[in-house]
Amino acid sequence: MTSEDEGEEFRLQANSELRFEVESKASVEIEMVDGQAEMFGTELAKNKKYQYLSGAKVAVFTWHGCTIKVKGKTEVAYISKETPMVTYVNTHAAMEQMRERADAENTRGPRMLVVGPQDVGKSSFCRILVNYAVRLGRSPVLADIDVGQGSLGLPGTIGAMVVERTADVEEGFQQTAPLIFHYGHNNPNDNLQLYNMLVSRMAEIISVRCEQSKKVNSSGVIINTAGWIRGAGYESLKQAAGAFEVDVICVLDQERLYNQLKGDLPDFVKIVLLPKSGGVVERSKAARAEARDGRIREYFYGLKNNFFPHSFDVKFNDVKMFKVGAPSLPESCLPLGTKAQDSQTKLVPTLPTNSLLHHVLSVSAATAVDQDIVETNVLGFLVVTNVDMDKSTFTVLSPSPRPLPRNILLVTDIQYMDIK
Ligand SMILES: Nc1ncnc2c1ncn2[C@@H]1O[C@H](COP(=O)(O)OP(=O)(O)OP(=O)(O)O)[C@@H](O)[C@H]1O
Repeated sequence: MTSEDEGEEFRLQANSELRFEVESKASVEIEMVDGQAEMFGTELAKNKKYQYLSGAKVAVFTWHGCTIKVKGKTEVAYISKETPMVTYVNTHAAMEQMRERADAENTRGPRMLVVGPQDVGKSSFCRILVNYAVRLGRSPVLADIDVGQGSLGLPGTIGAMVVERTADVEEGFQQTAPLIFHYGHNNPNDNLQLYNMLVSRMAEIISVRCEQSKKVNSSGVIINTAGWIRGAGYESLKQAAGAFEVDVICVLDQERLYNQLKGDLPDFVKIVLLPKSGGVVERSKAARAEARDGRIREYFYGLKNNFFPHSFDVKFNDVKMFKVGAPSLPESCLPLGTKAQDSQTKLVPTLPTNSLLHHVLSVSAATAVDQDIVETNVLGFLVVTNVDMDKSTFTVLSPSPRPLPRNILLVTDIQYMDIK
């Protein structure tokens, strides 16, 4: 543990990593006072102070050696010489070769799916690869189909964006106009048919985006997935690999999954098994729920409380509210010609009631109800903080002032209590 006032200096040799966790309700400041270092692929600036808040788990890696000053309460802070960074940079180099070939032949760059169990560092690995690509002047697409965390939108969504700048050392990738789809649950299994449909839709839109820009096309796509790898989870990974027409699948830390994919996927898909970093911290169910809450809070308030959300009333009559997916009925009760599956992706009009309280709502980009709302992207999110049935209004927390940008709202299962 470090003393808060003086701080502690860590001298790192080449190819080593400083790992630390910030104590609950504390913050930690780091400064690179000498040498060169990077955090998940983003270079640290010398003598710049970076701040990390409660619960953050961080790794500062150096290829050439550095000195890092750490101030504040860390739960653990240690230097490790055992890291998989050489393997990761080799993966990046192989992708870069594929990009060069794509440039020369005017074809598509590499499309990589990153898979593995929970807590093996999939998101961190994707961030490293995307950062390394951007540092070479590339503009790759980062897609996240993990509805449990929703790192590009909110939990309950899948998202993608073209990355033009390396991730901010403290706050991650800057999100300018990400493409976000509403799914509504934090587990793909809750509505697998809808989940697979949205993944395919996103892959289609990314392909169109790639066709519009030679640079994005040759830079390729990196897709982060959920740690759900058995049964239906495994099937949905294969489905995603097909939808994105991936060339490479990186399996982090699971030989069984690696062998299974090798047996099941066509030969032109290269499957690579990579080690996980010993620094990746396992998260309990409670910690995951907390991370989900933290992500929603960050959307409205910013990581450092630097956003100021608005609160206002919305009349029931001014919006059209829907849920995606109806409870399935036995086939014998369905009209002739309909399949039970169809109900899973059906848009169901919903009347506002008290049960909306604390639910996250997605604001659809659709402008009319006759559009394909289920497969239309969303513009942003609201949280219902009060429902007044007498006045037929509900109060929302919104990132922007009234009026709402659109009036078609989609209800999610995800709840957030706005306690300041
Ligand atoms: N080398 C490392 N040293 C210390 N902490 C790390 C390291 N790599 C990753 N972490 C931390 O470990 C946590 C889990 O990592 P990450 O989110 O990348 O895993 P994941 O496999 O994507 O998780 P999930 O199962 O939720 O998809 C994160 O808080 C991340 O910051």
